[in-house]
Amino acid sequence: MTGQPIKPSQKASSSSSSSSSSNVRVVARIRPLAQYEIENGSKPIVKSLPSVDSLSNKENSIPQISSEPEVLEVQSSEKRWFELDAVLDGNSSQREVYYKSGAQQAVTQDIFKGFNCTILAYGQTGAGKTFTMGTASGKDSSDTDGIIPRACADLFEQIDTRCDGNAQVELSYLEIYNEEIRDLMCTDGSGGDLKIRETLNGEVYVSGLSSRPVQSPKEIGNFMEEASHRRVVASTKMNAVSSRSHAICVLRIQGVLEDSTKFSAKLTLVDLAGSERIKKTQASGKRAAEGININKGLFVLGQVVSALSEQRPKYKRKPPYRDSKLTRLLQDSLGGNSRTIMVACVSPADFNIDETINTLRYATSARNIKNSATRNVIKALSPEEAAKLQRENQLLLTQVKELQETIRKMALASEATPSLASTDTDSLGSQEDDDDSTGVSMSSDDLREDRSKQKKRIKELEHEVRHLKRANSNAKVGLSSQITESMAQEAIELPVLHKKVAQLEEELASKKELEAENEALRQEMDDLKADADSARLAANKMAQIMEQLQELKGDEVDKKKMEHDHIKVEEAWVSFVFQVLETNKEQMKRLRDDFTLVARVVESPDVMVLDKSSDGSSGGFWKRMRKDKKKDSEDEASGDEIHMKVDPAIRQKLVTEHLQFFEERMIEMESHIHSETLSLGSIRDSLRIQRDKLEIEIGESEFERDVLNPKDNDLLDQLTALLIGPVKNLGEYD
Ligand SMILES: Nc1ncnc2c1ncn2[C@@H]1O[C@H](COP(=O)(O)OP(=O)(O)OP(=O)(O)O)[C@@H](O)[C@H]1O
Repeated sequence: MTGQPIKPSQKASSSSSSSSSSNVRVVARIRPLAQYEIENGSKPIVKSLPSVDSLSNKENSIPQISSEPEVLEVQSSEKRWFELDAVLDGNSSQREVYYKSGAQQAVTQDIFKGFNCTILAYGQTGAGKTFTMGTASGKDSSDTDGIIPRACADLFEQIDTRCDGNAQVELSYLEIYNEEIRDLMCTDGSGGDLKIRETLNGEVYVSGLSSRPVQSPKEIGNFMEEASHRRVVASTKMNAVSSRSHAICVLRIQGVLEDSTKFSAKLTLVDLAGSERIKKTQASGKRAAEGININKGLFVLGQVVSALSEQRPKYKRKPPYRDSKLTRLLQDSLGGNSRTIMVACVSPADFNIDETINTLRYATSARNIKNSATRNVIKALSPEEAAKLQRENQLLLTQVKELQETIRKMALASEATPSLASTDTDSLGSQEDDDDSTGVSMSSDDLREDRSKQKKRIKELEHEVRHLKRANSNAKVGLSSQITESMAQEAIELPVLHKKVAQLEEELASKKELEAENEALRQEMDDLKADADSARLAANKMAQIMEQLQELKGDEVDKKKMEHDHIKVEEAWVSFVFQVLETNKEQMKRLRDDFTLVARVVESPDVMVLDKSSDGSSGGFWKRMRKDKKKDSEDEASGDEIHMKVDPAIRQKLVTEHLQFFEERMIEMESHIHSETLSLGSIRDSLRIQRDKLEIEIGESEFERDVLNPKDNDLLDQLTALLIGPVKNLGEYD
């Protein structure tokens, strides 16, 4: 893959729309072995193969940008080579990196030609990105200064020599932490979760991001040092001070060159958080979550790079800029209106070979990305052009005034409106119990918060309008004294004004949206109040219904009690029948005794023993025996027994007949008693079940009757609380 050195800069033109297409310049920086790599016995396997150009660069002379690509060699199981615009190894100084990366040229030349420039460091965690970019320390420059302090120093030096101090620089500084944009320049803690917006002409910007005019590198250094304390850093196994966020520092520069050429440009300096393997960094909990978000942003960045670098038309696809905040903010730098330098930082250690190869793959792909940077310069103006610009300027001024008036009116209206939150809470408070006001007061808090946000935003907008007015009046003052200067000044102000107006319009639109939301909330509040009234009515109606229910329940209790009494009577009857059955059983016992007697007779065929004390239950047998005695035998009586001589055949017949008679009766009675007992048992069981059930029902009904006592307000209160809030449009209950 052949690298594309930075193209020679174009000549200044009189138009602000001239553009130049250039590839992203990609250089690699190999840092020395880190302590942890030495300790784990890592070997250096990444090195640069110096170009002829770089060998010819003499020591201590100004490092030159190589006109030929340079090669980086990775020596693992097999050798691999990567061709880049420059390769800097562990011996390269910070100064060399600044020059050979192309950063020095971008700052000292491209910016003053009106090109937007981006310099970003990319690579795995601990690979040396922060070391390479550096922070503007604000202290005297030293050998260890990275790209940012060097760029700031060169920028102001150039402004001094080339613009005679006639230039303005504005600084803004943000970080993307866990997919949230935070303003690092904001001191009052309100710069969190900023939103990305787009102007009508497609420029991406961060709404509400603060910016400060700066006059010197020292001032930038001070601001950045202060801001860097707000940046999230933490210690991991691979870097003691690891950046946990992507930091983006933007310097907006506009000025007039000695030849009256006006230029404006944006210098974006990016220190990305490093890609990391959670296993290697041994991050857990919050650190691991950060790592995942960092990797996610970088993954999308890789996708964007790969989509932009695709050469084969068949495989070309839309870069997924919108998939992460990082790529959305770097949209201009990758494939857009910017000259971009990417420093791919890598470790030399075999321990990190996978990450190094990954970084270098992206780096070589990124070299194919073509940006189309537009120059923002105006060199000389014809009287017609000047008049046109003045007219545009006038138009913008009118727009600004109109916006200012709208904002003023909105501010007045918002102050004139009584505090919605307090009014509504009061009015509800007078009607509602404590319980039911909870949902309503939550809405009030939201409203109060919205209101204060709105007021804050109005103040910001007023501030911006004042700033615009000041800028325009300065332009006017210049017009009367020095026409050329002023026209050029206006030319510079014009794009800025355009942008500001677009931003203001957008802010206004979002403010109107807020007003609409506010109105919707007010409406919701009214609905809630209506619901509360309906619920109260419903609760009263419920009380009446419950009173009626209570009466009904009373009747029910009486009825069930009667039923209960009836069952008790039935149970008593069943007990009585049981007693009768017991008697029957006793009779059965006696019959059995008789049976035993007969059995004895059968055993002694000559003598019949009759028990006179017997109660006559076997009377039939007696009679038969007497009759047979008179007819066939003589009798003898002795004591309680009567001894008879009976013909054995007759005797046998009699005995058999009576035995049969006994048996039949016994079987009959036994089955009768058995079935009676069974049916009575089941009647008794079912009665018992019914009684138990009734007792429970009576208990419940009595309880309900007691609970429904209208004097007891607890249940009513609970019902009212439940009904108020969720009930919508219940209607009237009269
Ligand atoms: N070229 C270099 N020469 C000497 N030391 C270096 C070099 N590059 C990096 N270091 C040192 O290596 C360590 C890690 O570097 P640095 O913090 O810049 O890594 P990083 O890529 O920004 O990591 P992270 O993504 O975790 O923030 C630091 O102690 C730094 O001083």
